[in-house]
Amino acid sequence: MPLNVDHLMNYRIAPVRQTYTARDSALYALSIGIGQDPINEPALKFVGGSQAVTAFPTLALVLGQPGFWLGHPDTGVDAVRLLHGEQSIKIRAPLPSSGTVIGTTRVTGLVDKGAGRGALLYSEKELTTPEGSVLAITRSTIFLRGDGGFGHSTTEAVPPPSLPDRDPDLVIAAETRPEQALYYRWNGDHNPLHSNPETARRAGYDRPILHGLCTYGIAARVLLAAVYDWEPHAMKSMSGRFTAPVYPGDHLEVSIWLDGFFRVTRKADGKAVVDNGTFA
Ligand SMILES: CCCCCCC[C@@H](O)CC(=O)SCCNC(=O)CCNC(=O)[C@H](O)C(C)(C)COP(=O)(O)OP(=O)(O)OC[C@H]1O[C@@H](n2cnc3c(N)ncnc32)[C@H](O)[C@@H]1OP(=O)(O)O
Repeated sequence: MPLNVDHLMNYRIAPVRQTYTARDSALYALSIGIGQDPINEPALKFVGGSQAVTAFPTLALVLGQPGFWLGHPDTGVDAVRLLHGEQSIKIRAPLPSSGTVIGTTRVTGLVDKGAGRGALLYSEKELTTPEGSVLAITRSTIFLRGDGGFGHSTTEAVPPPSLPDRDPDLVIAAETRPEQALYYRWNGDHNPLHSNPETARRAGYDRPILHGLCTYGIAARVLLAAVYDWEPHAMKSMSGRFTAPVYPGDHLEVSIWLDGFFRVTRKADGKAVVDNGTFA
């Protein structure tokens, strides 16, 4: 059945009130590889290694999340074939390492790429304190591979920013671990694509693939170390497009242009897995 555009555009995603602890903050930091590099003193603050836990700046991506709501049958979406396409985050205020937040997510647009080509679903989450102060705005694009051809886009596709036409200033290696998706999912994204071999096969992969937001967090970790000397409040925004699946265990490289751009490639085949990345 073709997607029902009005139904999806008005889909009610209940606001999520979440009380989180320093343990949740440390789990997020561990799940994006803090501690994987040779023990690095300034990074230990994100896991409470020798002091109180400090929230890693992109933690806002996983707080107040509505879970895998597109997996609900009444969305009409082919949930097995959807992929995370793009992500941005704008940090408005430092996140404490524990507290209560409210995430309010809404669908902001749908783009039909045509039958057999897929569709894009844009959504936005506003993360606030219970009193209403905005902590972060996060925007996602979901690539709905199985749902093109409904014939009615509500908006135009937004082209991603171009990377500079010169060699990067830095290229930094970053590994993923074979079990990375199995613990990343405990941040709240239980999409079986990342843990269930049968779902992965039905989606077209020979084994589970890594969460896009895990690769994104790994890139954020590399940027925070290389550009911001681990200063948690220095990075204010980040965006990127997921251009190829990452398999847990893949070795990655993050190319950085110091005027605010990055790309993540897989070492084995040189393929870009996060492209058109920006940070500030
Ligand atoms: C906070 C919210 C959380 C939500 C979480 C969602 C649940 C999660 O658990 C799911 C995941 O984490 S999935 C894992 C992460 N994502 C991926 O691995 C996707 C990797 N990307 C791909 O495989 C391909 O780019 C693919 C398949 C996406 C596209 O490849 P192709 O079909 O070959 O595309 P291509 O021919 O290159 O381009 C066709 C048109 O599509 C546009 N486009 C391409 N990649 C895009 C992308 N990633 N996002 C948005 N648009 C994209 C191209 O610009 C092109 O557009 P046009 O037709 O206008 O020229």
